[in-house]
Amino acid sequence: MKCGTSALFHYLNGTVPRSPKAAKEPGASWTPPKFSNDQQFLNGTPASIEYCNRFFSLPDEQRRFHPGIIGSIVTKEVHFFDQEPQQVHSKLPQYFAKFAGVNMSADDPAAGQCSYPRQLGLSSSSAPAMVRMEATVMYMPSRTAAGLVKEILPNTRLVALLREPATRALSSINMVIQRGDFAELKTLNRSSPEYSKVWQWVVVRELRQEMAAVNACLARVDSAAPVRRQVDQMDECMLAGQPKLSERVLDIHLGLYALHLERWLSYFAPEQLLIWSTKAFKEAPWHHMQQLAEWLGLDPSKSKRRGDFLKMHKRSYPDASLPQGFVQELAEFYAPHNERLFVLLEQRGYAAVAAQLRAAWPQELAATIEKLEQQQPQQQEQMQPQQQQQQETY
Ligand SMILES: Nc1ncnc2c1ncn2[C@@H]1O[C@H](COP(=O)(O)OS(=O)(=O)O)[C@@H](OP(=O)(O)O)[C@H]1O
Repeated sequence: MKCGTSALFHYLNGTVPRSPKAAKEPGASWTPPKFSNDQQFLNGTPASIEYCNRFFSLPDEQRRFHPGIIGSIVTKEVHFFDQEPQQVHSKLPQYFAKFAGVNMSADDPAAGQCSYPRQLGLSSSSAPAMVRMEATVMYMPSRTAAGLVKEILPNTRLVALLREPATRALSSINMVIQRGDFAELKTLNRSSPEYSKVWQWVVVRELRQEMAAVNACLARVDSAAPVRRQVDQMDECMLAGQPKLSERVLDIHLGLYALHLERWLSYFAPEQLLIWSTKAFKEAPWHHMQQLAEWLGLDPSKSKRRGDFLKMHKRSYPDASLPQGFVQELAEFYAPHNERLFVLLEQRGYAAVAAQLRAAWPQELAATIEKLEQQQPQQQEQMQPQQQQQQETY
């Protein structure tokens, strides 16, 4: 969720992202990529490119971080528990079939009967024999996913990677812009000054609108109600009668981590939910990966340290393009929700993570301000809310 989840998934799985289109093609299968210098997500030095080329010539089980962990063979984001909740029970066999080594005519994965350890050449006596994984970001804010996962896979293990939410929101809207969702930017050259200016207008306009929508719903939540009820009330308001949350609130809404985790923690014990700070993970990936193997009950000595943990989906931003004070405006919006998150984590046995986040997020925020905000006030470029409204028709 713009927190490095792709990098984590693909590091564990020994794969690289495929486009959703490629994944849907009949008979699609993963082929080892050949890396070159323009492979942007590798952030690549010649050494890392050479390393990747050698790494991807290894057999599959040697590429994965641990022989006991394997990802969905279709894509990292399966979207099974969030999109059509009413069909989850009837489509369960199709879901399980998205994981390597599951033979749906012989296996009953939900009941723990699986032939895949044998199929994959693993000992079925190692416990657990195989951890299957997927990383669908939208499960986190989904109204239905937590309850359905609890019902169908009660022993599941969950990992949440949390990035400073204002920085995450900017990463999210930047991705949407680069995807081509905003007509006003489509025809502009990304390196032109005009692009930076319009990028700024779009980002400020969209995120302010989203903050207003979220605030309007938060104001309707009964703060005296039990937590699960509050979360449901917030959802009802955000969904506004639609089956899915509008993409145009998600940049902001996803960063309300307390709200989302309150729901997940109302279904799952903290022992089933591992929470990491993106920054801490980035600084000590190997330590985190070993923690993950142990937490999953896997033999950590079988995990492979394979050089640097590479960033994926790193996106460019126009330099110094946000008006002064805008990142702070986002940070102020998130401040009470962050505080609610820290208290929740402290109460539910995650005090060390809460302390890590309290220390890391101001640093992440400062780095974002330094990277994205204009350092000198430029009166004519800065948008006041009134000017912004005029720009809505841009
Ligand atoms: N290892 C690691 N550590 C810290 N940060 C990382 C890491 N890998 C990726 N990134 C940054 O995360 C952003 C992409 O997140 P995701 O991969 O979760 O999202 S997505 O798959 O692109 O939707 C994207 O952020 P932005 O560049 O700010 O957009 C990546 O640069």
